[in-house]
Formats: sequence, structure tokens, C-alpha cells
Amino acid sequence: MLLELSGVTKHFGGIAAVKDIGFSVAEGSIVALIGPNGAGKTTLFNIITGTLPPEKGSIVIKGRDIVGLKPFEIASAGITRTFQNLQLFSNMTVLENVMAGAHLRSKKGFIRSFFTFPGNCREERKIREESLALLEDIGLVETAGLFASELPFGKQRLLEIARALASHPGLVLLDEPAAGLNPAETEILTVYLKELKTKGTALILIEHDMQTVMEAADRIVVLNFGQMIAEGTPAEIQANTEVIKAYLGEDEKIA
Ligand SMILES: Nc1ncnc2c1ncn2[C@@H]1O[C@H](COP(=O)(O)OP(=O)(O)OP(=O)(O)O)[C@@H](O)[C@H]1O
Repeated sequence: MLLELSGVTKHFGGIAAVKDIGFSVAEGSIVALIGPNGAGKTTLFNIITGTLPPEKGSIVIKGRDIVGLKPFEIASAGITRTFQNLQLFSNMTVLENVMAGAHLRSKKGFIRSFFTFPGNCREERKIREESLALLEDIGLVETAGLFASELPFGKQRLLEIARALASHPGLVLLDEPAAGLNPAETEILTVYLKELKTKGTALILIEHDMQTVMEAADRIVVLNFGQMIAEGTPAEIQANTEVIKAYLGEDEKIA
């Protein structure tokens, strides 16, 4: 297994934001994390990426417990993320944004890359080429020289995903990647996510768009009020009466 969570718990005041959460993510698979607003999905992302310490539980990536590591150490261990509210460098170009993501794994680091030490140039060229290839894959290469802020919203979302991929992570956490996308963009995104999987990148997806979830996910984890109420394949989750009740109300069905 690439990632294994067990017993992960975090309270805010008296409220259990996440309680005793345990599931695993296989290499090159897509796990969707769904549940009503306030269910604990973002809290769980913050815990996995090290910005929020859990009170209890273990988070093991490739056999190594990462609880207590700093966010940059977790990123170096191969976990990156995107945000519900985009966090791009708006005054940098599209290409520079992706290159900044690549520097997470570069020997020189982001700051040192600004100085032209001998030996930096070759690595810089390689990062540039790889970043352009990522932009090509996601359909943004034509916009490489624009400022990130000049892109329409849907393309900024795709750019954030390209930046998250630039450090060659084994696992990317995507926080509502389809939010604000039109149906055509959502379809491009879904195809792209499934392609990533075939290249060996695993994804955990927080997503409210059920069509994207059902089409892309191998497994679905359902949270409600901080508790994990179900885990299974899309077909199993669609047929789970407790999920239907908690997530949509008793009379409805998941798309
Ligand atoms: N920093 C915080 N301080 C206090 N309470 C918090 C904090 N962050 C989250 N919570 C609470 O923890 C619970 C889980 O919130 P969380 O944002 O993880 O849910 P979510 O499933 O991501 O919701 P959404 O879909 O709205 O983003 C909620 O009751 C929320 O109010």
C-alpha cells in the first residue's frame, strides 16, 4: 500500500472534526473522499499534509509513519496537494508556477535556483522541459508565458494540478478540482485524472461533483460528522442506504 491511515482523530473544541478514520490508498489508484459540508474532509487533508497535527492515529506512506513531520518533509516524501481556494503565484508565469512545484524535489531548491551557480543550468533546463511537458499534457502549453492571473478560472485549476505534479509525487491530494469548472472542462479533468493513474500517480479527491467521483474513483470513502460511515467501490457506495440517507436525504439516489 502507498498510504495507510488508521485511527486518525482530531477535535476542535468539543467537536470531533475527524474521528477514528482508517483507510488505505493503493499505488496508482484514485480514492474519493465525499461527505456533506463540515464532514471533516479538508481537516483530513490538512492532517495528511502535516499542516494540522492529529491527536491520535498513524499515517504511513510506503512503510514510514509521517505523523509529526513538517509539511515540506511530507512533500519531499511524495505527497503534494491542491487547494479549494487556488493558491497560485499570480505574479509569476504559468510555466514558472509549474517550475516552482518542480523545485520541491530539485537538489538546489527554489531560492538557490535564482542564482546561476555552475551546475544549476543543466538541472534548470531539465525542469523547464519537464514543466513544459506537463503543461502540454494538461492543455496549457500555449499559455506558458502568461501570468497565472491572466488565465480563466478553469485553467487556473488545471495549472494548480500541473504544479502539484511537478515534483513527481506518488500521491496528490486534490481539494474539489471540479469546483467552478464548466461541463467541458470537467470532462477534460476527469479524463486527465484517469490518465494520471495509468502513469502510477495515486490521488485522493475531495469532490462534490458526483459524476466525476463515480467515473474517476476506484474506491470511495464517505465521511459524515467526522466519522467514516462507508468505504467501497462506486457501485457499493451508490447502493449503500446509510450513505444515501446521510449524504442526500432518504428519498434520493447518488447519481
Ligand atoms: N480551524 C478550525 N477551528 C475550529 N473548527 C474547525 C476548524 N476547521 C474545521 N473545523 C470544524 O471541523 C469540522 C470539519 O470541517 P472541515 O472543513 O474539515 O469539513 P469539510 O468536510 O471539508 O467541509 P466542506 O465541504 O465545507 O469544505 C466542521 O465542524 C468545522 O466547523
